[in-house]
Amino acid sequence: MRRNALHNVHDKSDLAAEMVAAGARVGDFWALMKPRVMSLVVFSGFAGLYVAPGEIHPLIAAVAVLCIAVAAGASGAMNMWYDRDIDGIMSRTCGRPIPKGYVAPEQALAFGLALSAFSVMLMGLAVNVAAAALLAFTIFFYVVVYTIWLKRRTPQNIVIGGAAGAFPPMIGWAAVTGSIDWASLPLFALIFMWTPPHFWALALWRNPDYMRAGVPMMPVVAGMESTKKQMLLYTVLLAPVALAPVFLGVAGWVYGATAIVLNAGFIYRAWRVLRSDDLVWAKKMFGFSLVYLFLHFLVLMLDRAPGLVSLVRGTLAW
Ligand code: HEM
Ligand SMILES: CC(C)=CCC/C(C)=C/CC/C(C)=C/COP(=O)(O)OP(=O)(O)O
Repeated sequence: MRRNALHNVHDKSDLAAEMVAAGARVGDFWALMKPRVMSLVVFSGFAGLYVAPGEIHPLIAAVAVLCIAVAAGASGAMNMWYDRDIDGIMSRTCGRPIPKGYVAPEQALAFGLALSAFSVMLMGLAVNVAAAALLAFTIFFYVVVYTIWLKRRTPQNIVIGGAAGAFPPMIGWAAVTGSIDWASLPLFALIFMWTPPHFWALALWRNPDYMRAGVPMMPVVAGMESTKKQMLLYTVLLAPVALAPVFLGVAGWVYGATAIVLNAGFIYRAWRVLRSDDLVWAKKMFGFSLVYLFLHFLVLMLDRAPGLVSLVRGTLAW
């Protein structure tokens, strides 16, 4: 469709055709960066930065967040480079730029490597070495450990690989403190425990895709019933993890009350997923997982006005 449009324009004006082509290419490279996933990754990274103790100039904070965004996009592009064969088989992913032939695999790889180098170097030079090191490790974990090593080998792929998605709040935190702090572990743990129910909810209704592509996701290997039970288990275990920031003094009662409501909602949906054969509950669970994580980090920040005070103090001290 898009290529036809392009062709028509080409007949009328070469310049217009080139502009459309350039726009299409920017759009293709943007799609390689998995922008919607990136938005929540960046938000969680910003939350880590916001609640961390200490001061950071808003400009440096913005650079740190930009680096997290670019690195997340870069690793998404490299994930799509490596997975181009299975992406072409699955209905959810066959419209991506590489299987469609809009971007050559080696272009996607070069794009991912270049953006990775850029984001890590900028983080190291403008923010600090600890944040840069953790950023580099996160890219490595997503691309090499999850995508290349685990994804096609074990149904525990996302349980272990989920660590990659859990690092961004620690990176944001490190951007402020200059060190990789134990105090930021509760934020890591929240995403780490959230990932299995988040992903398996999607995998339940996308099971035919994963079967066709031969990817050993949990529903493919262990079956729907076992996956649903494991989702409920992770969701129940997630609740105390989500409340840990309150007990550790990182968050206050507003966060605590919100976490109780959100976790009750998440457990309720996991229960409905288990008790129903209708995959609509898995879809609801997946949608709720996104709201769940977004609201946890949003309320964590709202509950921590001192973070705002630090930002202002940082500005004045600059
Ligand atoms: C290894 C861990 C993870 C796996 C395997 C995973 C898997 C997935 C998959 C397969 C999708 C569907 C994407 C699509 O259709 O394009 C998805 C969607 C999504 N994921 Fe995850 N995810 C993981 C971690 C995360 C993390 C850490 C975040 C953010 C903090 C996140 C945020 C999102 C968002 C926002 C969407 C919705 C995207 C859309 O609307 O298309 N995911 N996830
Ligand atoms: C800062 C930084 C580097 C952050 C990285 C964050 C991160 C690891 C997010 C995980 C995102 C994700 C969609 C994983 C699924 O890959 P998949 O291959 O299973 O999904 P797909 O089939 O949609 O490609």
